[in-house]
Amino acid sequence: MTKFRREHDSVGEMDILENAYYGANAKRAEENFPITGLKADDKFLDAMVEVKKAAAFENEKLDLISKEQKDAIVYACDKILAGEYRDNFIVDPIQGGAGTSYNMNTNEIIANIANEKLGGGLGVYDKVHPNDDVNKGQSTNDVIPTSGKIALVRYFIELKDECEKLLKSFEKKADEFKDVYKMGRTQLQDAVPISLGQEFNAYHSVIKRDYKRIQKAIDELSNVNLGATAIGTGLNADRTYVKEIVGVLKDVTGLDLKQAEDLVDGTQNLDGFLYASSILKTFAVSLSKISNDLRLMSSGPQTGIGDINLPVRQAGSSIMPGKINPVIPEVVSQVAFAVCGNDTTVTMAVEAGQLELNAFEPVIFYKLFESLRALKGAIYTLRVNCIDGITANKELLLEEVEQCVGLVTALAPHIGYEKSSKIAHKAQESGKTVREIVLEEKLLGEDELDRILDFKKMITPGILEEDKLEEK
Ligand SMILES: N[C@@H](CC(=O)O)C(=O)O
Repeated sequence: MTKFRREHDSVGEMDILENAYYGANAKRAEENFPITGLKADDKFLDAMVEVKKAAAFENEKLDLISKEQKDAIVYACDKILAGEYRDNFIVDPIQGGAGTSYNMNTNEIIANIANEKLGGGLGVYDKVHPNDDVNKGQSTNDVIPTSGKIALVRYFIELKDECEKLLKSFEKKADEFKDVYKMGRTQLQDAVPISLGQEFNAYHSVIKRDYKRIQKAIDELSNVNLGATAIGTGLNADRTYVKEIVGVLKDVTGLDLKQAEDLVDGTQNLDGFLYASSILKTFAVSLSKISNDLRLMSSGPQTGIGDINLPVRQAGSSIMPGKINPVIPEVVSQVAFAVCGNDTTVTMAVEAGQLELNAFEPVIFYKLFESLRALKGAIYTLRVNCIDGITANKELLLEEVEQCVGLVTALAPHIGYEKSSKIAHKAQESGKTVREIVLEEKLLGEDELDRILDFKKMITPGILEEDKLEEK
């Protein structure tokens, strides 16, 4: 038979599972928020526990808790950080109350582990109290934003590392394809020549900017408001504690954290989260544009564009034998759509702050963690299962570019737009190449035409100008 213990909180009495390490506040929150069916993010849990550990160190240093209490709290924190007691975190990630239930749940678990360590019973809290001791000098309103930022910084660091690998892959492909000439297309119509290497180099360039922006998000999120307590005035926290706590947290987390210059601002304004979200959205959109290109360029294989081949990853169809689909770019685009949707949620939540607090941090964290996890997975699979294995249809591309009427654009500076247009029409009507028509009509000599239609020169900015200077 399931056994319960009777516990109380400021609202009344509650039955709690006899062996549970959470308490009445967490239990009430579990009942109040049956939303996602999920539990707190592990990185976020770690961060909350690290905040509690840092606070215990500082509170003991200032003689605000005893050494015995500090040791027991630190013991409890280390156990949780090592992966124990995790199933006692029972509150849904989307919750009302500005994260108070997360904070209470954490305080209760730590207090129960600490009490037990000191020879006490579960739910008694006589040796270490969840609010008086574990939460000493803190409020949900500084603990939760600080913990969210720590978790986000760690997610962003992971994303940055994965992004660096993606950059190397694009760099390699740009080099591998530097002599693969093809027609560039604008508005889905033939334009002028380019190399496939230049296209991959452009992918590298945009992702490099995203990479730099990820570092900016890390810098922004490293400003935390711990020490602010309820509204940024530091009420109920020792003055020295307020000054020193972020330094201690820095040591506990190993992260380069800074205390917000204005703790009142740091408690009510969540623009830093929106900034980080918009950086993720920008990154996601860059990735989706690249994915669109990959799907278009690999379309076919027989009746599509067919510039490149994506690696075969899985059977494409349950009904059409042999069909292969561009599943990796497809998944990356879907991640991008989800990240854009999450950014809208974050935008609305950040906008909804009122006076001294914004109560909507739980959904902000939930969405940002989801975006960060999905983006990391997306760029991993994009690199390993797609980019690294792309091959080019070099001969076909060369044939196409040689035949393409679009080459006529390179003649315009030499014979003028009008004559060039006529050549274009003739080429389209007759099926002859631009080169053939120019020679037939003796508009340019063969040597000059060779020089003008040299693909290497056509794709290198500035080279035509140098030619003109040489001519003079
Ligand atoms: N979030 C709470 C404060 C706290 O839990 O510390 C409030 O402002 O109502």
